[in-house]
Amino acid sequence: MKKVSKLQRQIFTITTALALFIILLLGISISSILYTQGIDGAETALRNKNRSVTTLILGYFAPLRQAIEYSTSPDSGIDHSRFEEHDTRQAILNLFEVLQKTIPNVNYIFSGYEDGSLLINNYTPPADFNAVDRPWYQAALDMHPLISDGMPYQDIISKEWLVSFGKTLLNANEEIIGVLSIDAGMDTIIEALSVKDQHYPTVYNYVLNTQGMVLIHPDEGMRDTFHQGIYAHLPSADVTRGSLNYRDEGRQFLAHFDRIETLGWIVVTEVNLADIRQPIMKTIIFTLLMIVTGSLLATWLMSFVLSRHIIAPLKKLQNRVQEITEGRGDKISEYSFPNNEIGMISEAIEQLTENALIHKNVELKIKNLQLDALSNTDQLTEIANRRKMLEIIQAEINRFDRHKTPFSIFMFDVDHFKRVNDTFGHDLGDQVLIDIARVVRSSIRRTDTLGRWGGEEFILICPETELNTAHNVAEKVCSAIRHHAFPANLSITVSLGLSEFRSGHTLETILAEIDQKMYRAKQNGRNRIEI
Ligand SMILES: Nc1nc2c(ncn2[C@@H]2O[C@H](COP(=O)(O)OP(=O)(O)OP(=O)(O)O)[C@@H](O)[C@H]2O)c(=O)[nH]1
Repeated sequence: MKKVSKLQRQIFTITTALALFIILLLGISISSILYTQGIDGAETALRNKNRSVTTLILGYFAPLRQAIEYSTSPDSGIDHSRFEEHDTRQAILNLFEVLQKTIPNVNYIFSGYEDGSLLINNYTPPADFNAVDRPWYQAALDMHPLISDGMPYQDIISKEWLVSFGKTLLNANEEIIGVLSIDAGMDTIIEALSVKDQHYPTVYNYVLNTQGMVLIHPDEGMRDTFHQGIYAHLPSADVTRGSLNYRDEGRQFLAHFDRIETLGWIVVTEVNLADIRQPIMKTIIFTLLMIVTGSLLATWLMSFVLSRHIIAPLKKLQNRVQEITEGRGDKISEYSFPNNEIGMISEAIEQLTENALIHKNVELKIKNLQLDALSNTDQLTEIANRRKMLEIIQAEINRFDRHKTPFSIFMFDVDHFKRVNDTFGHDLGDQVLIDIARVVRSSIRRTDTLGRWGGEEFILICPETELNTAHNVAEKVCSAIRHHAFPANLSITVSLGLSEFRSGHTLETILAEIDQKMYRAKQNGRNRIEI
Protein backbone atom coordinates (compact mmCIF):
# COMPACT_ATOMS: atom_id res chain seq x y z
CA MET A 1 0.00 0.00 0.00
CA LYS A 2 1.23 3.47 -0.87
CA LYS A 3 2.45 5.36 2.17
CA VAL A 4 0.35 8.41 3.01
CA SER A 5 2.54 11.46 3.45
CA LYS A 6 2.27 13.73 6.47
CA LEU A 7 1.19 16.67 4.29
CA GLN A 8 -1.41 14.45 2.58
CA ARG A 9 -2.79 13.48 5.98
CA GLN A 10 -2.88 17.12 7.06
CA ILE A 11 -4.68 18.19 3.86
CA PHE A 12 -7.12 15.31 4.27
CA THR A 13 -7.77 16.18 7.94
CA ILE A 14 -8.31 19.89 7.20
CA THR A 15 -10.59 19.32 4.20
CA THR A 16 -12.57 16.64 6.04
CA ALA A 17 -13.00 18.95 9.06
CA LEU A 18 -14.14 21.71 6.68
CA ALA A 19 -16.55 19.33 4.96
CA LEU A 20 -18.00 18.22 8.31
CA PHE A 21 -18.46 21.86 9.30
CA ILE A 22 -20.25 22.58 5.99
CA ILE A 23 -22.32 19.40 6.38
CA LEU A 24 -23.34 20.53 9.87
CA LEU A 25 -24.34 24.03 8.67
CA LEU A 26 -26.09 22.74 5.55
CA GLY A 27 -27.69 19.94 7.53
CA ILE A 28 -29.17 22.29 10.11
CA SER A 29 -30.42 24.87 7.60
CA ILE A 30 -31.73 22.36 5.03
CA SER A 31 -33.43 20.28 7.75
CA SER A 32 -35.21 23.33 9.13
CA ILE A 33 -36.20 24.49 5.61
CA LEU A 34 -37.48 21.02 4.68
CA TYR A 35 -39.36 20.71 7.96
CA THR A 36 -40.99 24.13 7.61
CA GLN A 37 -41.80 23.45 3.95
CA GLY A 38 -43.25 20.05 4.85
CA ILE A 39 -45.50 21.49 7.55
CA ASP A 40 -46.46 24.45 5.29
CA GLY A 41 -47.28 21.99 2.50
CA ALA A 42 -49.45 19.93 4.84
CA GLU A 43 -51.23 23.07 6.08
CA THR A 44 -51.88 24.19 2.49
CA ALA A 45 -53.16 20.72 1.59
CA LEU A 46 -55.47 20.77 4.65
CA ARG A 47 -56.74 24.25 3.75
CA ASN A 48 -57.38 23.31 0.10
CA LYS A 49 -59.04 20.05 1.00
CA ASN A 50 -61.22 21.75 3.58
CA ARG A 51 -62.17 24.48 1.11
CA SER A 52 -63.14 21.99 -1.58
CA VAL A 53 -65.23 19.88 0.80
CA THR A 54 -66.96 22.99 2.16
CA THR A 55 -67.69 24.29 -1.35
CA LEU A 56 -69.12 20.92 -2.32
CA ILE A 57 -71.38 20.83 0.73
CA LEU A 58 -72.57 24.39 0.10
CA GLY A 59 -73.22 23.59 -3.55
CA TYR A 60 -75.00 20.41 -2.61
CA PHE A 61 -77.40 22.01 -0.18
CA ALA A 62 -78.04 25.31 -1.98
CA PRO A 63 -80.85 24.02 -4.25
CA LEU A 64 -82.46 22.24 -1.29
CA ARG A 65 -82.53 25.41 0.75
CA GLN A 66 -83.93 27.33 -2.24
CA ALA A 67 -86.67 24.74 -2.58
CA ILE A 68 -87.61 25.20 1.10
CA GLU A 69 -87.61 28.99 0.81
CA TYR A 70 -89.74 28.78 -2.33
CA SER A 71 -92.21 26.23 -0.97
CA THR A 72 -92.80 28.14 2.28
CA SER A 73 -93.15 31.56 0.60
CA PRO A 74 -96.32 33.02 -1.02
CA ASP A 75 -94.48 32.78 -4.37
CA SER A 76 -95.41 29.11 -4.45
CA GLY A 77 -99.09 30.18 -4.70
CA ILE A 78 -100.01 27.86 -1.85
CA ASP A 79 -101.74 28.97 1.33
CA HIS A 80 -100.59 26.36 3.89
CA SER A 81 -103.12 27.65 6.47
CA ARG A 82 -105.74 25.89 4.35
CA PHE A 83 -103.89 22.55 4.51
CA GLU A 84 -107.06 20.81 5.64
CA GLU A 85 -108.80 21.58 2.33
CA HIS A 86 -108.57 18.88 -0.28
CA ASP A 87 -107.52 21.15 -3.15
CA THR A 88 -104.80 22.77 -1.09
CA ARG A 89 -103.50 19.36 0.01
CA GLN A 90 -103.46 18.23 -3.57
CA ALA A 91 -101.63 21.35 -4.71
CA ILE A 92 -99.07 20.87 -1.96
CA LEU A 93 -98.52 17.23 -2.92
CA ASN A 94 -98.18 18.22 -6.59
CA LEU A 95 -95.57 20.83 -5.70
CA PHE A 96 -93.67 18.23 -3.64
CA GLU A 97 -93.73 15.79 -6.54
CA VAL A 98 -92.35 18.34 -9.00
CA LEU A 99 -89.57 19.45 -6.66
CA GLN A 100 -88.69 15.84 -5.80
CA LYS A 101 -88.29 15.07 -9.49
CA THR A 102 -86.41 18.19 -10.51
CA ILE A 103 -83.97 18.67 -7.60
CA PRO A 104 -81.30 16.00 -7.41
CA ASN A 105 -80.64 14.16 -4.13
CA VAL A 106 -84.04 14.93 -2.64
CA ASN A 107 -85.41 11.82 -0.97
CA TYR A 108 -88.59 13.31 0.40
CA ILE A 109 -90.16 16.69 0.64
CA PHE A 110 -93.04 16.86 3.11
CA SER A 111 -94.92 19.05 5.53
CA GLY A 112 -96.26 18.42 9.01
CA TYR A 113 -98.99 20.38 10.74
CA GLU A 114 -100.04 21.34 14.24
CA ASP A 115 -102.65 18.63 14.30
CA GLY A 116 -99.91 15.99 13.83
CA SER A 117 -100.82 15.24 10.22
CA LEU A 118 -98.25 14.75 7.44
CA LEU A 119 -98.38 15.51 3.72
CA ILE A 120 -95.96 13.37 1.74
CA ASN A 121 -95.82 11.44 -1.54
CA ASN A 122 -95.15 7.68 -1.72
CA TYR A 123 -94.82 7.19 2.05
CA THR A 124 -97.20 5.75 4.59
CA PRO A 125 -96.40 6.87 8.12
CA PRO A 126 -96.87 4.44 11.05
CA ALA A 127 -100.29 4.43 12.74
CA ASP A 128 -99.26 6.45 15.78
CA PHE A 129 -97.31 8.97 13.72
CA ASN A 130 -97.45 12.53 15.03
CA ALA A 131 -95.55 15.11 12.96
CA VAL A 132 -95.20 17.53 15.87
CA ASP A 133 -93.16 14.97 17.81
CA ARG A 134 -90.60 14.41 15.03
CA PRO A 135 -87.11 15.87 15.48
CA TRP A 136 -87.26 17.75 12.19
CA TYR A 137 -90.43 19.52 13.34
CA GLN A 138 -88.79 20.55 16.61
CA ALA A 139 -85.58 21.63 14.87
CA ALA A 140 -87.53 23.97 12.58
CA LEU A 141 -89.44 25.42 15.52
CA ASP A 142 -86.12 26.02 17.31
CA MET A 143 -84.68 27.88 14.34
CA HIS A 144 -87.88 29.84 13.48
CA PRO A 145 -87.99 31.95 11.28
CA LEU A 146 -84.77 30.55 9.72
CA ILE A 147 -84.19 27.21 8.06
CA SER A 148 -83.08 24.66 10.63
CA ASP A 149 -79.51 23.34 10.72
CA GLY A 150 -78.74 20.35 8.56
CA MET A 151 -79.48 17.40 10.83
CA PRO A 152 -78.00 14.08 9.71
CA TYR A 153 -79.84 10.95 10.77
CA GLN A 154 -80.12 7.33 9.73
CA ASP A 155 -83.37 6.14 8.22
CA ILE A 156 -85.02 3.58 10.50
CA ILE A 157 -86.03 1.29 7.66
CA SER A 158 -83.42 1.70 4.87
CA LYS A 159 -80.49 2.51 7.23
CA GLU A 160 -79.52 5.14 4.71
CA TRP A 161 -77.86 8.31 5.97
CA LEU A 162 -80.02 11.36 5.40
CA VAL A 163 -80.00 14.99 6.30
CA SER A 164 -83.06 17.10 6.87
CA PHE A 165 -83.81 20.80 6.77
CA GLY A 166 -87.03 22.42 7.78
CA LYS A 167 -88.75 25.73 8.03
CA THR A 168 -91.87 26.84 9.82
CA LEU A 169 -95.11 27.46 7.89
CA LEU A 170 -97.04 30.57 8.88
CA ASN A 171 -100.65 31.77 8.49
CA ALA A 172 -101.69 35.28 7.55
CA ASN A 173 -101.14 36.39 11.17
CA GLU A 174 -97.58 35.12 11.07
CA GLU A 175 -98.53 32.26 13.47
CA ILE A 176 -96.84 28.90 13.12
CA ILE A 177 -99.16 26.32 11.68
CA GLY A 178 -96.62 23.64 10.68
CA VAL A 179 -93.19 22.78 9.25
CA LEU A 180 -92.02 22.05 5.72
CA SER A 181 -89.05 19.77 5.53
CA ILE A 182 -86.74 18.10 3.00
CA ASP A 183 -84.83 14.86 3.47
CA ALA A 184 -81.76 14.51 1.24
CA GLY A 185 -79.39 11.60 0.74
CA MET A 186 -75.96 12.06 2.27
CA ASP A 187 -74.06 9.56 0.10
CA THR A 188 -72.48 12.20 -2.13
CA ILE A 189 -71.31 14.23 0.87
CA ILE A 190 -69.97 11.23 2.79
CA GLU A 191 -68.19 10.11 -0.37
CA ALA A 192 -66.67 13.59 -0.83
CA LEU A 193 -65.59 13.68 2.80
CA SER A 194 -63.84 10.34 2.52
CA VAL A 195 -61.87 11.05 -0.68
CA LYS A 196 -58.16 10.71 0.18
CA ASP A 197 -55.60 13.39 -0.64
CA GLN A 198 -53.04 12.14 -3.14
CA HIS A 199 -50.01 13.55 -1.29
CA TYR A 200 -51.32 13.27 2.27
CA PRO A 201 -53.42 10.08 2.35
CA THR A 202 -53.73 10.22 6.14
CA VAL A 203 -55.70 13.48 6.00
CA TYR A 204 -59.40 13.02 6.86
CA ASN A 205 -62.51 15.19 7.12
CA TYR A 206 -65.38 15.30 9.56
CA VAL A 207 -68.29 17.56 10.48
CA LEU A 208 -69.20 18.96 13.89
CA ASN A 209 -72.24 20.94 14.87
CA THR A 210 -71.75 24.27 16.60
CA GLN A 211 -71.84 22.52 20.02
CA GLY A 212 -68.90 20.28 19.16
CA MET A 213 -70.98 17.14 18.55
CA VAL A 214 -69.67 14.96 15.72
CA LEU A 215 -72.27 14.80 12.91
CA ILE A 216 -70.27 13.00 10.24
CA HIS A 217 -66.96 11.17 10.78
CA PRO A 218 -65.07 8.45 8.86
CA ASP A 219 -64.76 6.65 12.20
CA GLU A 220 -68.34 5.43 12.91
CA GLY A 221 -67.61 5.30 16.64
CA MET A 222 -67.03 9.03 16.76
CA ARG A 223 -70.54 9.87 15.52
CA ASP A 224 -72.80 11.68 17.99
CA THR A 225 -69.93 12.08 20.46
CA PHE A 226 -68.65 15.35 21.82
CA HIS A 227 -65.23 16.16 20.35
CA GLN A 228 -63.65 17.79 23.38
CA GLY A 229 -60.13 17.79 21.82
CA ILE A 230 -60.76 20.14 18.94
CA TYR A 231 -63.78 21.96 20.41
CA ALA A 232 -61.63 23.32 23.27
CA HIS A 233 -59.24 24.83 20.73
CA LEU A 234 -61.72 26.29 18.25
CA PRO A 235 -61.74 30.08 18.24
CA SER A 236 -64.95 32.04 18.88
CA ALA A 237 -67.89 31.74 16.42
CA ASP A 238 -67.03 34.98 14.63
CA VAL A 239 -63.86 33.35 13.24
CA THR A 240 -65.36 31.45 10.32
CA ARG A 241 -62.28 29.55 9.17
CA GLY A 242 -58.65 28.98 10.11
CA SER A 243 -55.87 26.56 11.05
CA LEU A 244 -55.17 25.14 14.44
CA ASN A 245 -52.75 22.86 16.12
CA TYR A 246 -54.06 20.89 19.08
CA ARG A 247 -53.12 17.99 21.33
CA ASP A 248 -55.60 15.28 22.19
CA GLU A 249 -54.94 12.10 24.15
CA GLY A 250 -51.17 12.53 23.79
CA ARG A 251 -51.32 12.98 20.02
CA GLN A 252 -50.84 16.19 18.15
CA PHE A 253 -53.13 17.19 15.29
CA LEU A 254 -52.94 19.78 12.58
CA ALA A 255 -56.40 20.93 11.48
CA HIS A 256 -58.25 23.41 9.30
CA PHE A 257 -61.88 24.28 9.97
CA ASP A 258 -64.63 26.15 8.15
CA ARG A 259 -67.96 27.12 9.65
CA ILE A 260 -70.98 26.73 7.32
CA GLU A 261 -73.32 29.05 9.16
CA THR A 262 -76.40 28.26 7.05
CA LEU A 263 -76.09 24.60 8.03
CA GLY A 264 -74.73 25.10 11.55
CA TRP A 265 -71.86 22.80 10.55
CA ILE A 266 -68.15 23.04 11.20
CA VAL A 267 -66.24 21.16 8.51
CA VAL A 268 -62.86 20.00 9.86
CA THR A 269 -59.99 18.63 7.83
CA GLU A 270 -57.18 17.28 9.98
CA VAL A 271 -54.18 15.01 10.18
CA ASN A 272 -52.16 13.40 12.91
CA LEU A 273 -48.89 15.38 12.97
CA ALA A 274 -46.91 12.17 13.40
CA ASP A 275 -48.19 10.97 10.01
CA ILE A 276 -46.92 14.17 8.38
CA ARG A 277 -43.62 14.17 10.24
CA GLN A 278 -42.72 10.68 9.07
CA PRO A 279 -42.44 11.50 5.33
CA ILE A 280 -40.81 14.85 6.17
CA MET A 281 -38.20 13.08 8.31
CA LYS A 282 -37.65 10.56 5.50
CA THR A 283 -37.03 13.42 3.06
CA ILE A 284 -34.70 15.15 5.56
CA ILE A 285 -32.71 11.95 6.21
CA PHE A 286 -32.45 11.23 2.48
CA THR A 287 -31.33 14.83 1.76
CA LEU A 288 -28.80 14.74 4.63
CA LEU A 289 -27.40 11.45 3.34
CA MET A 290 -27.01 13.01 -0.11
CA ILE A 291 -25.28 16.05 1.41
CA VAL A 292 -22.95 13.91 3.56
CA THR A 293 -22.09 11.62 0.63
CA GLY A 294 -21.68 14.53 -1.78
CA SER A 295 -19.57 16.60 0.63
CA LEU A 296 -17.31 13.70 1.55
CA LEU A 297 -16.86 12.74 -2.10
CA ALA A 298 -16.07 16.36 -2.93
CA THR A 299 -13.60 16.46 -0.01
CA TRP A 300 -11.84 13.32 -1.11
CA LEU A 301 -11.74 14.54 -4.69
CA MET A 302 -10.29 17.83 -3.47
CA SER A 303 -7.66 15.97 -1.39
CA PHE A 304 -6.81 13.88 -4.43
CA VAL A 305 -6.47 16.93 -6.70
CA LEU A 306 -4.41 18.80 -4.08
CA SER A 307 -2.24 15.70 -3.67
CA ARG A 308 -1.66 15.55 -7.41
CA HIS A 309 -0.84 19.23 -7.74
CA ILE A 310 1.00 19.93 -4.50
CA ILE A 311 2.17 16.76 -2.82
CA ALA A 312 3.40 14.90 -5.91
CA PRO A 313 5.80 17.71 -6.97
CA LEU A 314 6.97 18.12 -3.37
CA LYS A 315 7.56 14.37 -3.09
CA LYS A 316 9.52 14.49 -6.34
CA LEU A 317 11.51 17.43 -5.04
CA GLN A 318 12.24 15.52 -1.84
CA ASN A 319 13.48 12.50 -3.90
CA ARG A 320 15.48 14.75 -6.19
CA VAL A 321 17.18 16.53 -3.27
CA GLN A 322 17.89 13.13 -1.74
CA GLU A 323 19.40 11.93 -5.05
CA ILE A 324 21.62 15.00 -5.20
CA THR A 325 22.74 14.78 -1.58
CA GLU A 326 23.47 11.06 -1.97
CA GLY A 327 25.63 11.81 -4.97
CA ARG A 328 23.17 10.52 -7.56
CA GLY A 329 22.40 14.06 -8.71
CA ASP A 330 23.66 13.42 -12.24
CA LYS A 331 20.89 10.86 -12.79
CA ILE A 332 18.41 12.36 -15.29
CA SER A 333 15.12 12.78 -13.51
CA GLU A 334 12.11 11.44 -15.44
CA TYR A 335 9.89 13.93 -13.67
CA SER A 336 9.37 17.49 -14.81
CA PHE A 337 7.99 19.92 -12.24
CA PRO A 338 4.59 21.50 -12.95
CA ASN A 339 4.41 24.85 -14.71
CA ASN A 340 3.32 26.85 -11.68
CA GLU A 341 4.71 28.48 -8.51
CA ILE A 342 5.37 25.08 -6.91
CA GLY A 343 7.29 23.99 -10.00
CA MET A 344 9.35 27.20 -9.96
CA ILE A 345 10.13 26.87 -6.25
CA SER A 346 10.98 23.18 -6.69
CA GLU A 347 13.38 23.92 -9.53
CA ALA A 348 14.99 26.71 -7.51
CA ILE A 349 15.44 24.39 -4.51
CA GLU A 350 16.85 21.68 -6.77
CA GLN A 351 19.35 24.20 -8.20
CA LEU A 352 20.21 25.50 -4.74
CA THR A 353 20.84 21.98 -3.47
CA GLU A 354 23.03 21.19 -6.47
CA ASN A 355 25.05 24.39 -5.99
CA ALA A 356 25.42 23.80 -2.26
CA LEU A 357 26.59 20.27 -2.96
CA ILE A 358 29.09 21.35 -5.60
CA HIS A 359 30.44 23.92 -3.15
CA LYS A 360 30.68 21.27 -0.43
CA ASN A 361 32.46 18.88 -2.83
CA VAL A 362 35.02 21.51 -3.73
CA GLU A 363 35.60 22.22 -0.04
CA LEU A 364 35.93 18.51 0.61
CA LYS A 365 38.45 18.07 -2.20
CA ILE A 366 40.57 20.93 -0.85
CA LYS A 367 40.40 19.47 2.63
CA ASN A 368 41.31 16.02 1.29
CA LEU A 369 44.24 17.50 -0.58
CA GLN A 370 45.32 19.29 2.56
CA LEU A 371 44.92 16.10 4.56
CA ASP A 372 46.81 14.15 1.93
CA ALA A 373 49.62 16.70 1.94
CA LEU A 374 49.75 16.60 5.72
CA SER A 375 49.91 12.82 5.85
CA ASN A 376 52.67 12.74 3.20
CA THR A 377 54.76 15.69 4.37
CA ASP A 378 57.31 16.02 7.11
CA GLN A 379 56.15 18.86 9.38
CA LEU A 380 59.60 20.27 10.12
CA THR A 381 61.33 20.27 6.76
CA GLU A 382 58.21 20.29 4.55
CA ILE A 383 59.64 17.56 2.33
CA ALA A 384 58.14 14.07 1.76
CA ASN A 385 57.94 11.92 4.90
CA ARG A 386 58.89 8.27 5.28
CA ARG A 387 55.39 7.02 4.29
CA LYS A 388 55.41 9.05 1.07
CA MET A 389 58.98 7.99 0.25
CA LEU A 390 58.03 4.32 0.62
CA GLU A 391 55.16 4.92 -1.83
CA ILE A 392 57.46 6.62 -4.35
CA ILE A 393 60.12 3.91 -4.07
CA GLN A 394 57.46 1.25 -4.60
CA ALA A 395 56.17 3.12 -7.67
CA GLU A 396 59.70 3.27 -9.08
CA ILE A 397 60.15 -0.45 -8.41
CA ASN A 398 56.92 -1.12 -10.31
CA ARG A 399 58.15 1.02 -13.23
CA PHE A 400 61.44 -0.83 -13.15
CA ASP A 401 59.68 -4.22 -13.16
CA ARG A 402 57.64 -3.20 -16.22
CA HIS A 403 60.06 -1.09 -18.29
CA LYS A 404 63.46 -1.86 -16.73
CA THR A 405 63.83 1.88 -16.14
CA PRO A 406 66.93 2.36 -13.94
CA PHE A 407 66.82 4.41 -10.73
CA SER A 408 69.08 5.05 -7.76
CA ILE A 409 68.48 5.61 -4.08
CA PHE A 410 70.62 7.49 -1.54
CA MET A 411 70.39 7.52 2.21
CA PHE A 412 72.39 10.04 4.23
CA ASP A 413 72.75 10.90 7.89
CA VAL A 414 74.07 14.18 9.43
CA ASP A 415 77.45 13.63 11.08
CA HIS A 416 77.70 14.26 14.82
CA PHE A 417 74.32 15.89 14.91
CA LYS A 418 73.91 15.12 18.58
CA ARG A 419 76.70 17.57 19.28
CA VAL A 420 74.86 20.31 17.42
CA ASN A 421 71.82 19.78 19.58
CA ASP A 422 73.78 19.48 22.73
CA THR A 423 75.90 22.53 22.01
CA PHE A 424 73.43 24.94 20.36
CA GLY A 425 70.11 23.65 21.44
CA HIS A 426 67.31 21.76 19.76
CA ASP A 427 65.92 24.74 17.87
CA LEU A 428 69.14 25.34 16.08
CA GLY A 429 69.32 21.62 15.36
CA ASP A 430 65.91 21.92 13.76
CA GLN A 431 67.07 24.86 11.68
CA VAL A 432 70.05 22.81 10.45
CA LEU A 433 67.70 20.03 9.32
CA ILE A 434 65.47 22.61 7.54
CA ASP A 435 68.56 24.11 5.84
CA ILE A 436 69.79 20.68 4.70
CA ALA A 437 66.38 19.93 3.12
CA ARG A 438 66.38 23.28 1.31
CA VAL A 439 69.98 23.00 0.16
CA VAL A 440 69.60 19.45 -1.12
CA ARG A 441 66.34 20.22 -2.94
CA SER A 442 67.92 23.15 -4.71
CA SER A 443 70.84 21.01 -5.89
CA ILE A 444 68.81 18.13 -7.39
CA ARG A 445 66.51 17.76 -10.41
CA ARG A 446 62.80 18.42 -10.22
CA THR A 447 62.23 14.75 -10.98
CA ASP A 448 64.32 13.66 -7.99
CA THR A 449 62.56 13.38 -4.62
CA LEU A 450 64.07 14.14 -1.28
CA GLY A 451 62.41 12.77 1.84
CA ARG A 452 63.10 12.65 5.56
CA TRP A 453 63.57 9.06 6.68
CA GLY A 454 63.53 9.90 10.39
CA GLY A 455 65.62 11.95 12.88
CA GLU A 456 68.64 13.36 11.03
CA GLU A 457 68.39 10.75 8.25
CA PHE A 458 67.29 11.66 4.69
CA ILE A 459 66.57 9.60 1.64
CA LEU A 460 66.81 10.71 -2.00
CA ILE A 461 65.39 8.93 -5.01
CA CYS A 462 66.59 9.72 -8.54
CA PRO A 463 64.44 8.16 -11.32
CA GLU A 464 66.03 7.17 -14.63
CA THR A 465 69.44 7.54 -13.04
CA GLU A 466 72.18 4.93 -13.27
CA LEU A 467 74.83 4.43 -10.59
CA ASN A 468 77.52 6.63 -12.20
CA THR A 469 75.24 9.59 -12.61
CA ALA A 470 73.84 8.98 -9.16
CA HIS A 471 77.33 9.10 -7.74
CA ASN A 472 77.81 12.56 -9.28
CA VAL A 473 74.52 13.68 -7.77
CA ALA A 474 75.69 12.36 -4.39
CA GLU A 475 78.92 14.30 -4.67
CA LYS A 476 76.91 17.39 -5.57
CA VAL A 477 74.59 16.93 -2.59
CA CYS A 478 77.42 16.36 -0.11
CA SER A 479 79.31 19.32 -1.47
CA ALA A 480 76.30 21.61 -1.34
CA ILE A 481 75.78 20.71 2.33
CA ARG A 482 79.41 21.06 3.14
CA HIS A 483 79.59 24.51 1.61
CA HIS A 484 76.33 25.83 2.95
CA ALA A 485 76.51 28.60 5.54
CA PHE A 486 74.63 27.03 8.46
CA PRO A 487 73.65 29.07 11.55
CA ALA A 488 76.39 29.62 14.14
CA ASN A 489 78.96 29.06 11.37
CA LEU A 490 78.43 25.39 11.79
CA SER A 491 80.26 23.09 9.44
CA ILE A 492 77.88 20.24 8.56
CA THR A 493 78.78 17.06 6.70
CA VAL A 494 76.82 13.92 5.91
CA SER A 495 77.63 10.23 5.44
CA LEU A 496 75.89 8.77 2.41
CA GLY A 497 75.11 5.28 1.15
CA LEU A 498 74.13 4.89 -2.52
CA SER A 499 72.75 2.03 -4.68
CA GLU A 500 71.23 1.56 -8.10
CA PHE A 501 68.16 -0.65 -8.06
CA ARG A 502 68.84 -3.87 -9.93
CA SER A 503 66.95 -7.02 -10.82
CA GLY A 504 66.71 -9.17 -7.74
CA HIS A 505 66.33 -6.20 -5.44
CA THR A 506 63.16 -5.68 -3.44
CA LEU A 507 61.98 -2.70 -1.47
CA GLU A 508 63.32 -4.22 1.72
CA THR A 509 66.67 -5.39 0.30
CA ILE A 510 67.50 -2.10 -1.41
CA LEU A 511 66.68 -0.17 1.77
CA ALA A 512 68.74 -2.51 3.89
CA GLU A 513 71.57 -2.20 1.39
CA ILE A 514 71.79 1.60 1.38
CA ASP A 515 71.40 1.65 5.17
CA GLN A 516 74.40 -0.65 5.48
CA LYS A 517 76.39 1.48 3.03
CA MET A 518 75.56 4.62 5.03
CA TYR A 519 76.62 2.81 8.22
CA ARG A 520 79.84 1.84 6.48
CA ALA A 521 80.45 5.49 5.51
CA LYS A 522 80.13 6.37 9.20
CA GLN A 523 82.48 3.55 10.07
CA ASN A 524 84.96 4.69 7.50
CA GLY A 525 85.30 8.18 8.97
CA ARG A 526 82.07 10.03 8.00
CA ASN A 527 81.71 12.82 5.41
CA ARG A 528 81.91 10.28 2.62
CA ILE A 529 79.96 8.32 0.05
CA GLU A 530 79.73 4.55 -0.03
CA ILE A 531 78.63 2.92 -3.28
N1 LIG B 1 67.19 19.17 16.56
C1 LIG B 1 66.81 17.98 16.20
N2 LIG B 1 67.50 16.90 16.55
C2 LIG B 1 67.16 15.69 16.15
C3 LIG B 1 66.00 15.48 15.39
N3 LIG B 1 65.86 14.14 15.14
C4 LIG B 1 66.92 13.52 15.74
N4 LIG B 1 67.72 14.46 16.35
C5 LIG B 1 68.90 14.25 17.14
O1 LIG B 1 69.96 13.75 16.31
C6 LIG B 1 70.90 13.13 17.13
C7 LIG B 1 71.40 11.92 16.46
O2 LIG B 1 72.46 11.44 17.23
P1 LIG B 1 73.19 10.14 16.98
O3 LIG B 1 72.23 9.11 16.48
O4 LIG B 1 73.89 9.78 18.24
O5 LIG B 1 74.23 10.46 15.86
P2 LIG B 1 75.20 11.63 15.64
O6 LIG B 1 75.31 12.46 16.84
O7 LIG B 1 74.68 12.39 14.39
O8 LIG B 1 76.46 10.88 15.33
P3 LIG B 1 76.76 10.08 14.04
O9 LIG B 1 75.51 9.80 13.34
O10 LIG B 1 77.34 8.86 14.53
O11 LIG B 1 77.60 10.97 13.25
C8 LIG B 1 70.17 12.86 18.44
O12 LIG B 1 70.72 13.71 19.49
C9 LIG B 1 68.74 13.21 18.19
O13 LIG B 1 68.10 13.73 19.36
C10 LIG B 1 65.22 16.61 15.03
O14 LIG B 1 64.20 16.56 14.38
N5 LIG B 1 65.73 17.84 15.46
